[in-house]
Amino acid sequence: MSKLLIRAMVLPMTGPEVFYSRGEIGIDGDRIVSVGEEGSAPENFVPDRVLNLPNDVVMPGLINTHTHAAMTLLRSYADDLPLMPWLNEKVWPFEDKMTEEDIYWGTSLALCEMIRSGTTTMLDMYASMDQVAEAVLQAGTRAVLSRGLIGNGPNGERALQEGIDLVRRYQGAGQGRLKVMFGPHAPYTCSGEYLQKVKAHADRLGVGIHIHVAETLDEIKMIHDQYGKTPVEWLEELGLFGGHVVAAHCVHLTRKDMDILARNKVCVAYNPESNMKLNSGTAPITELRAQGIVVSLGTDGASSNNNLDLFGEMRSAAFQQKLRVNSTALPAYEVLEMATVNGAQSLGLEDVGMLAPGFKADLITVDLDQPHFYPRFSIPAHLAYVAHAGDVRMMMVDGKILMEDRKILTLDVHKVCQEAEIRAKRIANALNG
Ligand SMILES: CSC[C@H]1O[C@@H](n2cnc3c(O)ncnc32)[C@H](O)[C@@H]1O
Ligand SMILES: [Zn+2]
Repeated sequence: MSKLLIRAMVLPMTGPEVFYSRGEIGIDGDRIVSVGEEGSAPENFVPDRVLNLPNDVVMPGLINTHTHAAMTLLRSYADDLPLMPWLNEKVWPFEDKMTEEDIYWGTSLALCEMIRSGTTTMLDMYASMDQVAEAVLQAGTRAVLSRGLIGNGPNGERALQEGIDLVRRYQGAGQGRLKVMFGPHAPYTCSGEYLQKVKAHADRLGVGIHIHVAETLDEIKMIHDQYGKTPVEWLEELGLFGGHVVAAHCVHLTRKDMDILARNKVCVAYNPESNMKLNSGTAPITELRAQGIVVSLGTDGASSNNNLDLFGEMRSAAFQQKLRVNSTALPAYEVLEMATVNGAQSLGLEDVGMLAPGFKADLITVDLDQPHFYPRFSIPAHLAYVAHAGDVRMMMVDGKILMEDRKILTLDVHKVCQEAEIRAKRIANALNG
């Protein structure tokens, strides 16, 4: 096991006051052994390699808690529509033509983009999740994988069985880098009976649930017309919330819904850019946080965003809440927490999301020696409001360097881009002639 010492500015995300302007991090194998000012590593720590990056800031890798990675193949294919026509007229016909291999390459493209933009962990929901798992294992990142489940007829049963098999095959795979959850798509695509069946399997296998909730006013109306309740009330009545749940979106909530989410410790994945682009609405994030609900960040898929850059998402999240509430809402450090510490908590990952001794070495360095980072009044504000994907210089997951000097070491980026281009165009041509 190799030992590495990184000398840089350090933002460990262990508290708003903690920042080392001349800091260092000691890494032994897959774990962090020391974090502090230069010279703070234990005397008996003899590194095999020292990385001197005095103009970079080291911080925890970013955590994307709601995405559909393979949807990179639909990037800029289906724009300028609201959710339901977007899904029914464009996305689902395209996805019906995607093969397992397409999903592998679409996910690999997403992973290239994620590595370049500092995302070390994702929570994904899609089909053919074995392919997604293999792409993640190859890329070297961390992921929580959920088989997307649409609960209509035999397809729903088949998908559920795939979800069960996914747990058996991949829970803990890649030395613990992979974790599995179930992904019932939404209360409007799954019957109550089906959702209860999924929940029973999740409980039996000891895994969580990842679901879209209260995303649009159309959804609120559909669920009200069918069940006479809000989506959150309906899911609580079904018993879906009595365990580990990540609810994506939660845009349209009543006060009672927020109480239900808080009481059941449901974690909320906030997706501001997707919600803006699909004109879904603005989630009440400051109210949710005031209730003690863990709120993390997601990009959603690349078709409703149209990128997977969590730096951009932090900026949009903070600015959207400032516009909705007032300019003091969601300050820089809090939005950084949403993309790191809260992301880890929401995915049940106890030893990532911060830089501290004993934690996994999942980290990135951001190159601050660029015009847009001067003057350096506030490093947290620079990271939350200024930084973007291309500023990430280095990434490490589980102590292994996946990108160095902006070069991805685990994937052939050129090949991935070519495959994605050919496969996406094949499907679009088949649909549109
Ligand atoms: C059954 S796999 C997941 C499924 O979800 C679709 N999807 C992508 N983005 C959204 C969104 O914002 N709301 C609802 N559904 C979404 C994706 O296309 C897959 O079919
Ligand atoms: Zn989604």
